[in-house]
Amino acid sequence: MIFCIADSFQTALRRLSAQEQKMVKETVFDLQMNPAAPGLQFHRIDKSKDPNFWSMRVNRDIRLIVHKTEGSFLICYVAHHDDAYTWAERRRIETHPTTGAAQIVEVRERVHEIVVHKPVEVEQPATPIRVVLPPLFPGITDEELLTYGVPVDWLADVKAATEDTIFDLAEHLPREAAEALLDLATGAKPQIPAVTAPETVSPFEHPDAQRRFRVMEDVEELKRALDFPWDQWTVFLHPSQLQVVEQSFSGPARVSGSAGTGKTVVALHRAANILRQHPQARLLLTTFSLPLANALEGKLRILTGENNGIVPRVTVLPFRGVAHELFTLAFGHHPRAATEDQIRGALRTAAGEASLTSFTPRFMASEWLNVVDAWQLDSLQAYQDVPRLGRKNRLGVKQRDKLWPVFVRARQLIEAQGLLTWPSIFGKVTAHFAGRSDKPFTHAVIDEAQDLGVPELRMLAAIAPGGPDTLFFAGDLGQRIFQEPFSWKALGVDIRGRSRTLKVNYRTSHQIRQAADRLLPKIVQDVDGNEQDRRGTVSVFNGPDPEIQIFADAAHEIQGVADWIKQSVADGIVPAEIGLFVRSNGQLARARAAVKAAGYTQLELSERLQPQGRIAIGTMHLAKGLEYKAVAVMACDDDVLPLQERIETVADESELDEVHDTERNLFYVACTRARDRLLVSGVQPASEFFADFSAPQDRNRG
Ligand SMILES: Nc1ncnc2c1ncn2[C@@H]1O[C@H](COP(=O)(O)OP(=O)(O)OP(=O)(O)O)[C@@H](O)[C@H]1O
Repeated sequence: MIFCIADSFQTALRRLSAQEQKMVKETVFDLQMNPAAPGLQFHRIDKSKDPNFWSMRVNRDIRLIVHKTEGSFLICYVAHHDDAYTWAERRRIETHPTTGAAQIVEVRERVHEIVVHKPVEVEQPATPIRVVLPPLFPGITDEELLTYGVPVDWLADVKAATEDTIFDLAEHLPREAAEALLDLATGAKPQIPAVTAPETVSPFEHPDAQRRFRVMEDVEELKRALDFPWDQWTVFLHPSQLQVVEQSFSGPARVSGSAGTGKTVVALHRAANILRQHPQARLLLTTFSLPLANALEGKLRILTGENNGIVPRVTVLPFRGVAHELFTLAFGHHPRAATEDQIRGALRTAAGEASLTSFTPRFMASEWLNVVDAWQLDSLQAYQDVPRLGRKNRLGVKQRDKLWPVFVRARQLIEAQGLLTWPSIFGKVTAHFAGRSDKPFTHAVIDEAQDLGVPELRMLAAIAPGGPDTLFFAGDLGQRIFQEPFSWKALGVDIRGRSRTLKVNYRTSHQIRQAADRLLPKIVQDVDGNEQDRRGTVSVFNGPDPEIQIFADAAHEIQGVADWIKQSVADGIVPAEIGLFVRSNGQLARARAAVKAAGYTQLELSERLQPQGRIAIGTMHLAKGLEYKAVAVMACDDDVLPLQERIETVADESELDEVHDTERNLFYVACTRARDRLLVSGVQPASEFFADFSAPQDRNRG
């Protein structure tokens, strides 16, 4: 007898009050212990088309809907009495005749009308004109639709679907069918999950069924599913996610995908799987910043539970935290890291001593940061030979001859103060562990991998052994905001052939994702030729179109954003679910003023803290990895985004491209933090990126 919970049950559970949830949990635990226990009261749902639906009493008002057959027991739904009955009367659980996956199917004749989502109409024409839209899928056959998992009852509706009805229709269909239709609507070819030996796979084991039914193996697993109904990602994975989680790779591997496709979720499940399968594993889970590392740690605890010996075998730290800890372990004292100001000061002094005036301080700093220090160059020859991939600017042999002594001197000045730069801290850890067979970790799982620099990647390759499944990266090339591109392969981390892309966006509505995707090229390639294709990405839910507002001046914008905050709260969004982002510290005052004008107080994000509980404000860099129900990306004026200061100081054309790319990526990161509601605003003349955001374009800048 299999005992499963359905995603529809978890979603319904979180709508109940805490007290009601508690009672539901007790009932479900009793059921799992013994579904045939005498005290449990079941009533068949007579009006349901499916004779196996039963209701079960939780208290006077709350009913659990279960689906019982000889071999299975499914907890499907929970709600107040009438709502629970209506849900069950309108559904059937069946095995799809073509795909073989178990599905919860809405009974077509009971869905009296499919409400068509209408965008807000600004102006009503005097005589309304009814535009009859053509069907979206002319010529598609029933056979093809069935291969995507469209239930037989719904074939006719799908064939009649138009651009206006498709989103609402999709909400009535099983997810695999909905995603396939949205793919088809955007011209992409739906991917059908590969099932090995389909005849031996039970309907509940089918990858498409596992996204909505999960067998609960033990009480611990059930407890976690009931304790964290908001965290459906812990229980139900998309087939493409599940595949990457379970696949064995012969070397370093990477999962990519646009923002919100569940890369972090995959990284967490993979980490948990490794720890379960290898009782001796010592795993490093690492990411860009401390708040993100803290968030990963919290999520890993939810996923694995506290008491099974897994947590002590994991180290969760930001990239620099790993280097700091391993440096201390290797050398017996803490490293002292030089600040940016100290480094710039050393470069200035060294250039002054050498009377070198032909390079701007900004150029020298960038050359130091991205080339000399990043690659830990230790000789003029190494400087002459280093690949200058990120910096397409040519720097002649003579210029390097002149610059090199300045860099050598700058390093001496830094070290004379007992300081090390971060790349040298990474470098020393790398050198210490590179040749050893005993590594501090057996496996490393790395999130936000698009922002790994040369020193970080080298260290990661040195602190875990090579071989199958030891290094796993998650990242989105379109969200690279800190590092210049470089070849991973040249550093011995070759992921070619082991790169997978996720396509289903769980975070962001169709409307916001579509607009944000227009900011980026559809296909991006890294230096080693690994491609990330954003085409064919679909979202799992619908929402209002993002708003663009351009104001005459900052005062009007502040008032406009304040009104937007008030409206969001009036619409039921709690302040803690609202985030405001600006390009840099210089515009934070505008965000603060907007929150104040709306009558709230804000919490400010920082590099060490992601406080929660009130409206959050921060720079776009700090938006990385976060999500809110409603987001305003404000103060996007023409000279702010892309940031004029950066543009003015570029050394050449290629650096200008790099600035434009990373500024665009930043805007993309900020916009994709929004789940349901997004406002982007600025003062006239507004950011040039607004044009791409609002106008559909078939652009491929790859
Ligand atoms: N299988 C799933 N079921 C339910 N929710 C999911 C699933 N996978 C991901 N999510 C949710 O989607 C959101 C985005 O997931 P996640 O943060 O892993 O995406 P990401 O690709 O790492 O995003 P980003 O690139 O913006 O950091 C989260 O709220 C996560 O809980």
